[in-house]
Amino acid sequence: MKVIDVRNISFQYKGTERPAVEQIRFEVNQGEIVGLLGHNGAGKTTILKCIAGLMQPAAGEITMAPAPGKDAGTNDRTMGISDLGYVPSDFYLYPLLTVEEMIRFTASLHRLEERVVSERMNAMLNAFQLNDKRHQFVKTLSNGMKQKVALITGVIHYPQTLVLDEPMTGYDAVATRETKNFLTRYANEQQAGILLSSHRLDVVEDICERIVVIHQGKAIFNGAISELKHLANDSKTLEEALLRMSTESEEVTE
Ligand SMILES: Nc1ncnc2c1ncn2[C@@H]1O[C@H](COP(=O)(O)OP(=O)(O)OP(=O)(O)O)[C@@H](O)[C@H]1O
Repeated sequence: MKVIDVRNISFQYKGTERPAVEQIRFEVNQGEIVGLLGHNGAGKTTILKCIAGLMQPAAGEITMAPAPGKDAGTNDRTMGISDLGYVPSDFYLYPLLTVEEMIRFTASLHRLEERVVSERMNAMLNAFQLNDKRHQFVKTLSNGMKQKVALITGVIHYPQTLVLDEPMTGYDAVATRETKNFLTRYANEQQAGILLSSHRLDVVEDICERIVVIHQGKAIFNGAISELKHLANDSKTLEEALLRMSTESEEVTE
């Protein structure tokens, strides 16, 4: 089952000369982790914001999986928003709350039972080695720790659809491994669909079944990493394949 169905969306920022994204279409299925790749300014964040319902595409439609017991909705704000977990790259956490207060505050917005929140929070704080930080003010955490807390707040309601913008920037090796393990397990156990944008190609290669490559606002590839490498003259690395693919796409456009 599709949890995100993006159908030919286009979006243009006010005062700009051309659309930031044009005629984008792809889907994310249950239990699948999909990577959204592309150079700086390609249009990844714009697409993720449209999916999160923060911006309305000028054309096209996005359908999201319904929250349990609700009808499927589109991104016109009728969707079961509580079934989406969205963590932007510029996430905001309240600096003067403790880690536990911050997580409980987010959970209260989803009206989760106290017992459920405690169970999930404890499990996630353990998974991210943040247990001893739970009573610390958010403002005293390192950037990497804050990023992990932001992920926990985005997932505390166990959404079936998780959208993450650059979730592992600046992570060390341990945090990267914890997050990779967490996301893989989450997608499997909850049968959730995860869409993440990332410049961390090593991470994408490890955990994404499929990638969508955006170049200058257009989707130039949607498929398995092995297929992309093959298409890009049997490139040895994902980086090489991406560079070749975007260069070729520019040559075609010219
Ligand atoms: N608020 C805005 N107003 C005008 N143009 C914008 C705005 N936000 C983004 N853009 C433009 O839209 C295009 C796509 O930007 P977007 O942030 O979606 O790219 P991205 O792929 O997420 O890049 P990065 O990897 O650097 O985060 C860029 O040309 C950018 O300059």
